[in-house]
Amino acid sequence: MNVDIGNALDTSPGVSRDGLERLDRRVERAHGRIQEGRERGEHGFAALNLPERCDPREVEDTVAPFGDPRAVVTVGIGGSALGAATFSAALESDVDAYFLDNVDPAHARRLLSSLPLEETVVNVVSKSGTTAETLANFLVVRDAMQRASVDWTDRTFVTTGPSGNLRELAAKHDLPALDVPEGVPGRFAALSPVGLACAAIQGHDVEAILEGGSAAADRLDRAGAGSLFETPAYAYGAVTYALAQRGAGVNAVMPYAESLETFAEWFAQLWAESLGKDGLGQTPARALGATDQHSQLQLYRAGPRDKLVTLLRPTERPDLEIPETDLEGLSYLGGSTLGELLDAEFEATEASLAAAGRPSVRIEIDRVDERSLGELLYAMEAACVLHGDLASVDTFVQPAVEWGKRAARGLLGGGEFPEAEAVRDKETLIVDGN
Ligand SMILES: O=P(O)(O)OC[C@H]1O[C@](O)(CO)[C@@H](O)[C@@H]1O
Repeated sequence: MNVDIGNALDTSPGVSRDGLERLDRRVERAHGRIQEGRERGEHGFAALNLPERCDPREVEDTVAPFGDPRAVVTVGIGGSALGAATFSAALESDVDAYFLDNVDPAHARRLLSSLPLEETVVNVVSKSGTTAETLANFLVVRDAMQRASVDWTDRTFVTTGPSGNLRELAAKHDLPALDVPEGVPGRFAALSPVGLACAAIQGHDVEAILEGGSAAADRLDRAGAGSLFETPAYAYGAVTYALAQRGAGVNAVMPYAESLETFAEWFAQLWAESLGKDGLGQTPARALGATDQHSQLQLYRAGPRDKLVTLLRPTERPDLEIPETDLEGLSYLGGSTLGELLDAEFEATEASLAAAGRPSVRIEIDRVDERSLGELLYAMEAACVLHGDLASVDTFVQPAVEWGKRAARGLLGGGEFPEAEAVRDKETLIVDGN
């Protein structure tokens, strides 16, 4: 994996070479704190030790009894779904993977009525074991299995923390259970059983994913690693921070591969939930190359100067020939490939942003496979940790999400919560369309 920050220099917003040199001294100090936090296994930093801590055998052995199912449905939300969804969307498998990571009745009904429940494995994931959406969806899935006379205890396993409803359920029904590693926030847990169990059921090479993570971790352990000019993850973390300081409040993440679209969703949680604190943060926007050149690029090039664009592509990809044609004006396409066209679009978009003085950062991975994904996700996590350190925010907590949870629980009669009262008492100014 490599990161090119050249197109963030001297743009507007932008950072100068001198500015980066000065920032690099702070990166070195931050690196010291990160390595110390890793050594001590401190909360959050422990996530950067997962490639060496997570045992792929344990994950594979836990799911092996489920054999070769036709489908796996992951019931989890946020960090408990997005890592697994990223691997599933990027890698091909004969086992279909579905994600119940929302409580939309129409979607859940459609999914459950289409699933071959007797050949489906249920992967329930929740670090806290108390998340309402996940537990509600689990109860709905279990009910569907019982109605179909399918023994859900034969088809269900959980990944959760040391205590909570899910841990108790697993103990009560003797369900296979994997642990959410201690000290690892959900959004940093893709390289743990949280993200890897579904991948293992789909037959992906979990060890290769962790090897990719190790390769990126090794970059942090090398001599001189504490420099943004040496470590790709730090180049990305430092430049996104520097640009945020200079007005780039939006980071539009634009993978040039359909298989990486879900990666942009995973990144959005990582970036938003980690850095969005104390009035600070950089809003992740999900885009897709080349598709969103035809919807978003106008804004990125000519709208407010409040964005950077992160362009991501694999440098190797299976390809498809564009047939020769005598159609007027199209002959230039004939004989090329879709991949060549996509790469031309990538480079043209990057250059078009530069021509408009708009910053972009290029991230390239070798190909979309297990190892490169492991490396990419780890590097983005390390970049986020550095960005958070430079911004002096607590990267590993997300207190702002709790208000809404209490309000929802109160509205459903799950206890007395002032937040629920606030919802009931909120002011309205309804413009009635009827
Ligand atoms: O894994 P859990 O505890 O169910 O939480 C799911 C998600 O909800 C959050 O806590 C936010 O509400 C995320 O940080 C987390 O990834």
